[in-house]
Amino acid sequence: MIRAVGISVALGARQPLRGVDFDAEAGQVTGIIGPNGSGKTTLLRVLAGVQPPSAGQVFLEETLLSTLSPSARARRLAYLPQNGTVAWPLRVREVAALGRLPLSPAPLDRPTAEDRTAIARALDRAACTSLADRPFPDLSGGEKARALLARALATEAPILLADEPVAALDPAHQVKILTSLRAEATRGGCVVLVLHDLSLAARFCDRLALLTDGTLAAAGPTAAVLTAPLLEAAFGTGFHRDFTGPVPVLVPTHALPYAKENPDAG
Ligand SMILES: Nc1ncnc2c1ncn2[C@@H]1O[C@H](COP(=O)(O)OP(=O)(O)OP(=O)(O)O)[C@@H](O)[C@H]1O
Repeated sequence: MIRAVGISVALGARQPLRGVDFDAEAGQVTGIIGPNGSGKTTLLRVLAGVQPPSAGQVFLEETLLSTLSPSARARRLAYLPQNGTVAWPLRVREVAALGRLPLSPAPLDRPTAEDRTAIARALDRAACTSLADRPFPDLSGGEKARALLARALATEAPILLADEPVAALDPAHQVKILTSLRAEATRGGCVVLVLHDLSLAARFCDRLALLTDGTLAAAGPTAAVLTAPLLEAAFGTGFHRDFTGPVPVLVPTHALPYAKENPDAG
């Protein structure tokens, strides 16, 4: 549904992505994982059309993303950036309503019946219904993250690109929100998530792309990417890996001697 071919990005003297291919299908949750600075956010920004690549192309089905107008693009994909914010002192329900702007002329002042339904549904799916009348600036970090997810979900775009959507959430809300995003995929959505928590990636993603140093180290079904050799090489740490219990467990154990930026290692 969304496909990127040969993506490179140059930012000043740095090249955060070099020749990366990526694709994600409808009906699946696709995770992007990798160490800090490996290019995950940059790739998501390219997929969202907010970071032009210096080489390569992004396609939505057969349409070149760069040929779509911003509003056409916004109807096709919703993008939830990392550390997003809202400039005005809106209530959470109004923040969610902003997600309707690509589809509706005045979703805050004159919401249509369709807007109301989509906003209520998005608030529920982002676990925000009880926050709906709270002013956004008053919320905690995790509550703000959920409100911004509600805004993205309210678009009801077929593709959702979310950068670390659960990083600020408590464990119960992490599971709740990722279950909700899985349900988006089950309903036919194409969900792409940047995740740091590999246990959650193992549990909720169908496929993964593993980035290291701006290149694609591996891509494929989740279990095929979360192997000890690939993870050790990418992250420079050992992992305790148990996929036999009720939920997969994948936690770092100890930095490996050859790990970069590990001055204490032999
Ligand atoms: N505007 C910029 N100018 C120069 N370098 C940049 C810019 N934005 C990002 N970079 C660099 O590009 C590289 C990739 O950054 P990116 O944010 O994509 O990494 P990431 O994998 O999402 O990292 P993290 O896990 O820390 O969020 C980093 O080395 C970063 O310093």
